[in-house]
Amino acid sequence: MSSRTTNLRKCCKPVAFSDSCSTIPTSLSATFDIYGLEITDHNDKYIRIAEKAADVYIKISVPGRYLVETFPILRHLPAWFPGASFKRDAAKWEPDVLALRNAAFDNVKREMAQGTALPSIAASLLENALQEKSSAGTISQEDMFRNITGIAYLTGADTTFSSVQAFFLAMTMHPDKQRLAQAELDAVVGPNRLPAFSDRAALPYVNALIKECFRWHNVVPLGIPHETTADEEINGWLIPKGTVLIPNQWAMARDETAYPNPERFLPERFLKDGLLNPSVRDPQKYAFGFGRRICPGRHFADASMFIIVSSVLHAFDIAPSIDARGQPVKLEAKVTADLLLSYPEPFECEITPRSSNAEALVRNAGLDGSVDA
Ligand code: HEM
Repeated sequence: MSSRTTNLRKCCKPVAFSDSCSTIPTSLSATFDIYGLEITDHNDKYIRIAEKAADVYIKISVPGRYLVETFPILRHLPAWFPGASFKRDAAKWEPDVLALRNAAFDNVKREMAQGTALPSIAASLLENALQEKSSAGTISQEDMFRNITGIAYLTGADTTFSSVQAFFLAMTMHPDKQRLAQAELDAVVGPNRLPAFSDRAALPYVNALIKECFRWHNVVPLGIPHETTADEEINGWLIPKGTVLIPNQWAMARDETAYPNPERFLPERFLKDGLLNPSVRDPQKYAFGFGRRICPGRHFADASMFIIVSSVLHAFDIAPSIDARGQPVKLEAKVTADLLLSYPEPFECEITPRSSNAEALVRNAGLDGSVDA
């Protein structure tokens, strides 16, 4: 939900739709939204709050920024002491982080009291707690819900959005792959409804396309550094306890022995005889990190990608925009050089409903708040 989200929003030019293209992924994913926020404007107060908190996150995620990471004893220094800038920075940034944790959550509580809350994870957590009547509504439980939803919002929105951007870029560049996925969706889902999670097992090509999106565009190319807690020996090399390891996830995704022609977008590499081939290295094994700090939102991210990718392809055609000479604009797969998260560079595409029936399906989607399990 940072400024990155505006790239696609500004650049897409939906032809038959009068709405901004940003409403497409948002409305389709509304049922599993964290706060049930309907964001229509980049100046939205919740976007600004998320951007400020994301800036803090990016600043503190640079390994070695503070000496206290190497010498934890320094945490006992008073804030005014030289070398204790981590304490001064923490105090300076605390309001931004607390705003992220509290503002949207307070809004959910307010809307629940008024009976106007949209379906969301925050609302479900609160509702379930109230129904269970266990320790429902206690301060500590509510604190936990605020922490869960706040961290999910901070870590899950930009990462998932980067993958969704990569999907739109891949579809703009590879109409043939798009058509194959649409043919599969037409056969399995049919014209009278949008795809549901229960369709997933019957959609091998769509699943392969999602895996290829995760591989082709690495959201966290150098992963998150980890420190070994014991001596390790790998292929005859000793990795002593306390070594900081930087997992080169980008290289894992570009490994020619696992993925011939790694620069090409080829969902077929994950298929054999029309089914997913389990012997091909699954990008989900590295795209979400490693060990006990592996991304806890990976199943959520994968499910989000499935429902967004399948719904968008079922209802829309994605095509290059047309230049002044009436020719389709040629795109290149370029990504930003950010240290932590990588995004496709801004690009233009045109998104049009595949039919008036498809448009009606989207316009009516989820109006009753229904979710397919
Ligand atoms: C395409 C989407 C996503 C990608 C590529 C991604 C990737 C990652 C990676 C590489 C890590 C670092 C793991 C490590 O330390 O080795 C991570 C951590 C994390 N992710 Fe995700 N993530 C995504 C979506 C999400 C979502 C949707 C959520 C929450 C709903 C989430 C929550 C988290 C949290 C809380 C951490 C920190 C875990 C810890 O430090 O213990 N992520 N993610």
